[in-house]
Amino acid sequence: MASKQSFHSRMFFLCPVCKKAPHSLPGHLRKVCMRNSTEAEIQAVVKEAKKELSEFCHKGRFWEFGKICDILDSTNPLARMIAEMQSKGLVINNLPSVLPEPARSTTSSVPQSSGEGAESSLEPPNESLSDESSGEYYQSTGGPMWTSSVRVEMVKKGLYNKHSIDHPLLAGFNKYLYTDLGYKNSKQVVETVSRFLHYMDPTEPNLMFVRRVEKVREYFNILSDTKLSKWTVFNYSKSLKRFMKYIITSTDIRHNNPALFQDCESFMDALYGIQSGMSKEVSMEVTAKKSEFGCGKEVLPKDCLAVLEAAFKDFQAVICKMQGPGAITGDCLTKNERLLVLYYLEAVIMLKLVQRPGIVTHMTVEDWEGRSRIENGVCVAVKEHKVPLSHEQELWFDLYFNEVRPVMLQENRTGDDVAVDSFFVSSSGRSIYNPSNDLKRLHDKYSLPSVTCGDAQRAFEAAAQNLSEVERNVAAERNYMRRTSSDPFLALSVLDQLAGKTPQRSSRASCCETRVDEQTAYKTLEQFCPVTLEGPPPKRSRRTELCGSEHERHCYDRWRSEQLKLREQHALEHFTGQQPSESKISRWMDKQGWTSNVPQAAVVLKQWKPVARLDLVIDSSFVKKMILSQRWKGLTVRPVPDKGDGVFTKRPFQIGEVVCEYHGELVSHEDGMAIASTSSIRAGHLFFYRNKQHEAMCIDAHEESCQCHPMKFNYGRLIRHSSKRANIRPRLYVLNDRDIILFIATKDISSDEELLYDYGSKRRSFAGKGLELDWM
Ligand SMILES: C[S@@+](CC[C@H](N)C(=O)[O-])C[C@H]1O[C@@H](n2cnc3c(N)ncnc32)[C@H](O)[C@@H]1O
Repeated sequence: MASKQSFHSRMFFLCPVCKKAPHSLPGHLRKVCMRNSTEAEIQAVVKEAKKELSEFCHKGRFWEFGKICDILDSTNPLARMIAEMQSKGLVINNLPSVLPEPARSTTSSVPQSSGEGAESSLEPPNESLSDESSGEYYQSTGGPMWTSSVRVEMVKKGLYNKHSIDHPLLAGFNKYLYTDLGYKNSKQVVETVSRFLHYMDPTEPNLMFVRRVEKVREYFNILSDTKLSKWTVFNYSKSLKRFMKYIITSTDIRHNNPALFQDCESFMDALYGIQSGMSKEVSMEVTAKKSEFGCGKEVLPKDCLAVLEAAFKDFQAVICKMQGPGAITGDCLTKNERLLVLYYLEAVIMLKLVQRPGIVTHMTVEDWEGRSRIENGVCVAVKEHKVPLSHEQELWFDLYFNEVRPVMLQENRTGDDVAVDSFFVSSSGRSIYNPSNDLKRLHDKYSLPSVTCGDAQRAFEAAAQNLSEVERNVAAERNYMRRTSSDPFLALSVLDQLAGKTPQRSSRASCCETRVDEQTAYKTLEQFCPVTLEGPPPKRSRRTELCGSEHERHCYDRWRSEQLKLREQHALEHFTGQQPSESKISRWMDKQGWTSNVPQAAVVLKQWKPVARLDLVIDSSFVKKMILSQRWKGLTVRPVPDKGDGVFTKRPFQIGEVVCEYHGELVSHEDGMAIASTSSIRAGHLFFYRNKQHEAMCIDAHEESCQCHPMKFNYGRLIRHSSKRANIRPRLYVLNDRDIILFIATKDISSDEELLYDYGSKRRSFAGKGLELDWM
């Protein structure tokens, strides 16, 4: 009987590693799932499991009816339901590694969008893949390998949890990937981002991480230390980059929150820095893997161009047919001739210009028509990437566009997924999902060993090792980092050189060095010597080596100014919630141990803003300190004629700033009512509210000063009511399991203004129902 009772009263925490609920989690972890771990690591996991169970008990049993309907209406309800249940903390046993295919809708296989804010399906439509596309945008490894040892590590390091992918931020991202960009594996990318966001803020997905670059670095450092492959970690960073692109280009953030928008843009730069740190390790790993499995072939740049050379005669013959007197139109070509033109041009992009397949899939008619004339040819801007084409190549592309493409589009007999906006169109008039397949077909046609886009990139990267660092960076920037090159032809000439087209290396090199502009020089410096909070700037010799002597000074100044910004940002992150004084900022600066490039306290103060997200207020160490010490600044008490005392400001407060706390002794609602009934004066100093568990509670501040801070003045208890002129409002937070009512400025408040808040029309928040508050 006793054991039965203890069974019922026992808390069955979930083991995050094996997903079982053992009788004793610590014992289980020690003996089974984490037997090689330290006690501290085990305790950390137990703590997390307790938190998770409490969260589950609190929220896991509630489901929105609307959400269930959305899930059931989605293209793949089973996968969506599983994802949702898992995000709520439920465990699905015997989950097959491949889910059964969803039954196809008889009405439509196209994801429906039902107006603003509607979620698109989180699953790709279950279309059978034609041989023209596999739908993969990038070379996916099929997601991280969640072996049990990797999972243990991920759990230990707090990297395992994720937010629900139905959160609007993530659902919007998924819609962007899946619907706008056509990524078939959008869900995997979204889940990766969801894990990242959870690490940055377990409470809910948000964008505050863009202001916490150091924490982001920490995340990637910790991730790199796990058993995940470098390639997987790099893919995580790519997913994050896609997420940032979505935020920057496809949300209203630019208008709704310009400051955050700017921070997002700056964050992109930091992310490039983080990625560049990884890319070397990734390519080393890939090379190592190739030789490890004995399947590696060393591909040289000339091998990449072999297929273009082999196909050139045939290709040129088709091109000739469409030109000059007696030229034929595209519809008079054979299907194979049209395909040859298409495949050849795709190969030009991927193997000659060493661009990723994404350029082929994303290049639009608008991009083509908006191409700009530059010296030696034209430049097509595909998003932020510049694709340089010689005059001859432009002619080929133009013939394809005017003669071949329209015939391809007509081949789409069903009218489904017509690729009207895409520049490259498959033979059945649809978007091209996987240009790598086309590349393979071209190689097969000419009986050549297949060279992939990745092979080409690695081949050029390996060949680039013999170039000067400046040239190498120009080529890398153009090809591996996918960033806008200031001089696309310069990059191309470096690639030509790598492919053995331009043997006079030295003259070419010096030409490169003199033509690299300031921006490129700085980006190079930043890639190799990322701006950090602590470190000194790169030494002059290193700067000269990376940026050239003419740019080293400019790059030095810019590096320092970026570091200064980073430090200012760091300081601002520290002083969230309530505005610090200049001397306080100075003192904090002194403690950082920065000997040079130290931000001025006055400049930081000028930039100070309350945190954009109110729920983060309580995370601010500064606010925590104020709550503990009750040393609220900038306030005074004065009598208001005929109304008793009121609280006035001695300095301006900004909207969103924490002003002070309604501080007192926490008592039950019943006790509060009892105190209120003893005197109306006492009733005036009680704050009734509902806690996070929806229980009615009361803060009793009828004593002038509290027991915990007998010498401190309690401003909160003296703030008067006004519904019309209220300039602050109370908000409930929880700090160390204690309810805290903070007053937050709801507008900018000038100095010498009275603080007022709305006690609440139902008077619940002030003195309970039914009390006579005739002045209200
Ligand atoms: C929190 S105290 C405010 C400080 C109060 N004036 C004092 O001197 O102690 C709340 C009490 O102040 C009075 N009070 C609050 N707001 C008021 C207002 N707008 N006009 C007049 N009296 C007000 C009511 O008596 C109420 O019970």
